[in-house]
Amino acid sequence: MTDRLPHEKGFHVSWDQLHRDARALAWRLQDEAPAEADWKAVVAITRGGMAPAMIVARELDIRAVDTISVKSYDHQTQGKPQILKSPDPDLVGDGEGVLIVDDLVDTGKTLEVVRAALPRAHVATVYAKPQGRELVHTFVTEVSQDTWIFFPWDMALQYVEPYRGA
Ligand SMILES: O=P(O)(O)OC[C@H]1O[C@H](OP(=O)(O)OP(=O)(O)O)[C@H](O)[C@@H]1O
Ligand SMILES: Nc1nc2[nH]cnc2c(=O)[nH]1
Ligand SMILES: [Mg+2]
Repeated sequence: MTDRLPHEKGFHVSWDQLHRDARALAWRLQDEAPAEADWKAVVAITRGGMAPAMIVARELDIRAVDTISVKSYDHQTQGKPQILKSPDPDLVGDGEGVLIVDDLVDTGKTLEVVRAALPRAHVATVYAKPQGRELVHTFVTEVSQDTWIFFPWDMALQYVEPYRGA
């Protein structure tokens, strides 16, 4: 099953903005670390969670970083989420003390699958849309449901015509 989603607005994120927002996420997470210990590992939801997870892991000095690969979109068309690769079970267990990081939550379908696999993990995203917000423990910026977020790894600088064209 696939849906064509209506996205009226675009929210364009530069590398600089992503870096600032992922750092802000790390600082927020610092106050939410497990009481008895620091986070034991970060699990990035690939691919979009990898850059934010690296920045968070660096800020919080977490050296154990693994990935869970979930594919649910082909450009802006959503399909059924599938786990293509799981993290090391010896490292992550049931998710206790583990920090899951993704770039954003939209419908929440990706996080439903990930949370079912690691039910005790803490889930953090940089951006959140209202439909999936309840599946995230910590996020930085909320954007409206009809907004498509464009990340720097999907964009390139390109020429634009002057306002007063020839
Ligand atoms: O809340 P949802 O509606 O499930 O959408 C959110 C997910 O969609 C995007 O990943 P995508 O499946 O496009 O793969 P990618 O990270 O490899 O780009 C994004 O990085 C999130 O992981
Ligand atoms: N890049 C990007 N991927 C998504 N996957 C689900 N929603 C979004 C979005 O707004 N932007
Ligand atoms: Mg993703």
